Amino acid sequence: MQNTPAVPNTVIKVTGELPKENYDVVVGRGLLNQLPALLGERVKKVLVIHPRALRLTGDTVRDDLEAAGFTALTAEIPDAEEGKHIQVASFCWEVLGKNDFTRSDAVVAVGGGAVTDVAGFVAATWLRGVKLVTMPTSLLGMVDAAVGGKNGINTAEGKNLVGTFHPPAGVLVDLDTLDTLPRNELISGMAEVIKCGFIADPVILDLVEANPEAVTDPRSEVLRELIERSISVKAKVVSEDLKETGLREILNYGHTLGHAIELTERYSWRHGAAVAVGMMFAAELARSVGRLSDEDADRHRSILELLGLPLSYRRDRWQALLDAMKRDKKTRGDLLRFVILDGIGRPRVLDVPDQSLLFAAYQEIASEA
Ligand SMILES: NC(=O)c1ccc[n+]([C@@H]2O[C@H](COP(=O)([O-])OP(=O)(O)OC[C@H]3O[C@@H](n4cnc5c(N)ncnc54)[C@H](O)[C@@H]3O)[C@@H](O)[C@H]2O)c1
Ligand SMILES: O=C(O)C(=O)C[C@@H](O)[C@H](O)[C@H](O)COP(=O)(O)O
Ligand SMILES: [Zn+2]
Repeated sequence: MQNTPAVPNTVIKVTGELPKENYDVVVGRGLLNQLPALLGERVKKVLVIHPRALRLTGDTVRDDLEAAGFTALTAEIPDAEEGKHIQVASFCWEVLGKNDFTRSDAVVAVGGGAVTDVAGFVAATWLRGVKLVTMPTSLLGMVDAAVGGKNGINTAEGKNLVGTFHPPAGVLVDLDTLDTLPRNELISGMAEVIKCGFIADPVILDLVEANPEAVTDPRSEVLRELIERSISVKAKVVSEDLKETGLREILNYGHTLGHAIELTERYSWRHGAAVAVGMMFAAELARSVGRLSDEDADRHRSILELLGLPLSYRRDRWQALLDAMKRDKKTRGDLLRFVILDGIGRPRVLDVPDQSLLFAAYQEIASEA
């Protein structure tokens, strides 16, 4: 019998001005054995932060690190958005403190975007910054959250209102972990993939439209290509603008309204689902100011619908959404700012001083309660 040749790993580079801003995103299968080398010889202790739902995976990572000679501990945190809380960060700081973690030790984040966000924040703030390696286990974490160094926690006033930029030393995207990811989470991750298609890589949109079934099959080659293309979009943007002084804002396509929906729904909506509605809104806004053609605006509806992502949100929640959007990080003073498209692959930021424009665009996507 012939052996099937192993598919080689793909390495996508993120670069920056400082040495610590240069790192690799490795995409492949069975990557755990790469972790010790990535941490390097100076690191003695490692805290593996993982959600409750991934206890076994967290323990495996810890055991492997122990076997490789590190002192490794786990910190199990609440699942999903509940983990992005100051009390969770505080719990992790306590574990680091009680175990005498120094500046030459490290944090490894194993989980979805919620975990990489809070663990990234912990790594950025402990002793003002220790080494971080991210090991995303959700599609959304792989294509977006684990790459780029943005981290954050939520406050009562809104999503991601506290956080820093702290690039990881490396990202290990082990595609095997997708085998256990629930389908609705895979579809949520697809919203960020689609976002990358709209803002920078139209081939992504073509691939999704041509292979609607394959994109939610964790073992498909199409999904792997979509993952690599999306990471490449993100890597290129953050390599040019780590701290979001300009270009990086395009990664926020669909997020101004999306984050407001998440807050209004008390985080019962998946991030990608909320971003999908946010992209529908951004497309209507762009259409209404004469920037986006009907064809490109309508493509938002057709492609998101193909994946079963939501396209609308409650009409009666407009005021709550507007209040939440005022706290978006792109807002300057009283001026709300939205990422819109001039065409597919041509994002720009639109200043919207006139709230009636927003209201009118919202009417196009609003549903009855
Ligand atoms: N920092 C960034 O650049 C950035 C980018 C995009 C999104 N985000 C943030 O990421 C979060 C969303 O990430 P997410 O969609 O991964 O959600 P998540 O982290 O909440 O994970 C979704 C669910 O899937 C579970 N899960 C994860 N991997 C699994 C696996 N392999 N098998 C079984 N279950 C698994 C999790 O435990 C959780 O219940 C949001 O908080 C969002 O704000 C951050
Ligand atoms: O990496 C970025 O920059 C992004 O905007 C990616 C988004 O997908 C992500 O959800 C991010 O967390 C949003 O950041 P925020 O600054 O709007 O909170
Ligand atoms: Zn996002």
